[in-house]
Amino acid sequence: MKANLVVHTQSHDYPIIITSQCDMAKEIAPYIKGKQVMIVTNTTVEKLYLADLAAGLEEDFEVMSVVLPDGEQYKTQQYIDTIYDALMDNHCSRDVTLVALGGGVIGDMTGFAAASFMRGVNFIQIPTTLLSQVDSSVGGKTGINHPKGKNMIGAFWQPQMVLADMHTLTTLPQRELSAGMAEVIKYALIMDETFLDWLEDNMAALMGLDKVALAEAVARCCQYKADIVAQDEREAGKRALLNFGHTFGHVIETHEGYGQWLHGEAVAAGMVQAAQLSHKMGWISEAQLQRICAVLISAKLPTQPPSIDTQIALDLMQHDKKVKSGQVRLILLKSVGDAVVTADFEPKLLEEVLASCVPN
Ligand SMILES: NC(=O)c1ccc[n+]([C@@H]2O[C@H](COP(=O)([O-])OP(=O)(O)OC[C@H]3O[C@@H](n4cnc5c(N)ncnc54)[C@H](O)[C@@H]3O)[C@@H](O)[C@H]2O)c1
Ligand SMILES: O=C(O)C(=O)C[C@@H](O)[C@H](O)[C@H](O)COP(=O)(O)O
Ligand SMILES: [Zn+2]
Repeated sequence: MKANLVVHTQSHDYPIIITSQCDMAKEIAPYIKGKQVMIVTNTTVEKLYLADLAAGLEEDFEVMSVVLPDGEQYKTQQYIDTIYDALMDNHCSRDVTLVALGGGVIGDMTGFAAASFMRGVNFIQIPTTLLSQVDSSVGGKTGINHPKGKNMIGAFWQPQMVLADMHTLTTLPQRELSAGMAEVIKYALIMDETFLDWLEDNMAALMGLDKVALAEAVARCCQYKADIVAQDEREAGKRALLNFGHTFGHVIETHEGYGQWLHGEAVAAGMVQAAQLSHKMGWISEAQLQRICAVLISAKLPTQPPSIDTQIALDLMQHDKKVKSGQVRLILLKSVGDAVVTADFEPKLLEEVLASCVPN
């Protein structure tokens, strides 16, 4: 099985190759322009996939690697500097290609290093988690966290190609698979109720790592994202829909300490909070709210945020990148599959949602 999609952007178009199992080096080699390749990975993924990839590229390229510590807490400027140091120490020039081998943390950091080193060099995404295959490797959002806010420093910088190999998901811990499923469910909730029907029917196969079902889910999600990115690469409008659940979710990640709640877990609980507010506004029904919780539970995801003081949550929300003229803008659901970006909600209703979480 091999599927190709294309992402159309202002800078260039690029393919997403989805395979059930492949020789990674062979797939990415045609997209490497110069002779130098710097693979960026972490201590976990290094042990699983680095040696084969590097060996496969060595005949044709000068291959170097930099291995970062594993975790969201290392998505910081300090470790971007580690990537710059490796590039400088190895005398990399402007035609170096960076290869992100790992999940969304490695993808976001490698992309940001590529966007900024020598004012911009090529990079390739090899996402190895479900979350990174369905979301973070596509669309060119790159960056790092600030102690007071998620992904606060970064750049839009598109990869030359994305290679999603379903085989890499066979080594993924179940908690990480679930975290990725949160972003999968997100697409259904914002874009397509029939995809939610499909997910409900196929959740057991997906959670059981059925490669055919996973490839279908990855392809559908990448197509939804590619369509949005082609229309609105820099989030001037419609792209903000992809942030459904994230204003709430980023509050959880920042407040609890990066890495305590996985991004997907925080987004899951955040999507329930956004759905609760949508329900309070008279949009989605109680039955739809329950359906959303049920599909998240079937993917072993949390539906309750941790206990956070309402004022602290509101203050953290002010750092959200969608805030305009001091007004928080949220993605809410008119119904399942129909999302809107709005600042037009009663502040009291938002406070009720934030205050209603059950303490741990
Ligand atoms: N740029 C975007 O558009 C975008 C979209 C969504 C999320 N993100 C970002 O992505 C990050 C989350 O990504 P993630 O969920 O992939 O987390 P992650 O990168 O931390 O990876 C999750 C864990 O799985 C391990 N791992 C990776 N591949 C593996 C494999 N094949 N087998 C076994 N273990 C493996 C990693 O070492 C890590 O411990 C967050 O920082 C989030 O902000 C960015
Ligand atoms: O690609 C996008 O656009 C998204 O919003 C995808 C999100 O899943 C992702 O977590 C993104 O990094 C959040 O963006 P941010 O701009 O709120 O940091
Ligand atoms: Zn996300």
